[in-house]
Amino acid sequence: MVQPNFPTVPQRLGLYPVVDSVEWIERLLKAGVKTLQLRIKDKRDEEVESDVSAAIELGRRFDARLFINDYWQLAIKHQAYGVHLGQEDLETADLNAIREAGLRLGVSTHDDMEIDVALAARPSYIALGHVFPTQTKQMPSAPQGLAQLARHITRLGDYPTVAIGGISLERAPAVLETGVGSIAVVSAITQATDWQAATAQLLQLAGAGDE
Ligand SMILES: Cc1ncc(COP(=O)(O)OP(=O)(O)O)c(N)n1
Ligand SMILES: Cc1nc(C(=O)O)sc1CCOP(=O)(O)O
Ligand SMILES: [Mg+2]
Repeated sequence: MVQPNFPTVPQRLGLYPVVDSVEWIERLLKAGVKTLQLRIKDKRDEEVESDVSAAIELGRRFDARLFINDYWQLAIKHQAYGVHLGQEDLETADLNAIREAGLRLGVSTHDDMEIDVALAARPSYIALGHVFPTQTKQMPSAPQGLAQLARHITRLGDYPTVAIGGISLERAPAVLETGVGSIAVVSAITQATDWQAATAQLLQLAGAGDE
């Protein structure tokens, strides 16, 4: 079985909120979240650098696993715990530079072929999406559903995995039953009427990740 060729992450990353501001990062760290991602879209590096570095500093202060989406050069510069990249990003990002800087790497996948591509890069974890319909991001593919997710988890064996896409509090138990090590969520927390209660309940279900 293929092993990561990047610094490893715990096999179970637990609850993994994906948020778009330093304010959310701080709130979630204070709520006990240990794996999280700063996902700011479509801005220039100069526009996001102060937020990226502030989020990384907070992650360090709370001893958390903070991934930066897309902005891998800033993540290296400010020594993030890790970077999350999509399939297209794999074509342009300098993976050797990310590895040599000691950052973990997560890669998005949406079908078997994308899993082949991700495995060739041997990242720290593989994200599997989108499990259910999502309002958060326009997806070119159809939702994979639980059966397909379970098939991917079986294929990937011990490889650290993250499920994403349309995961609500109600759906989380069935997703976790597939054996996936982590559930990444956006709207289940950021659009919740009571985000603190939602976070506490999701943490109860998924855990904060292994040490
Ligand atoms: C945990 C996790 N999984 C998947 C994604 C999606 O990443 P990507 O394909 O790069 O798309 P954008 O998030 O950049 O729109 C993610 N961010 N996190
Ligand atoms: C950012 C993102 N990436 C996805 C993928 O499948 O790669 S799904 C997604 C959005 C997830 O948001 P929500 O939890 O609100 O559905
Ligand atoms: Mg991306």
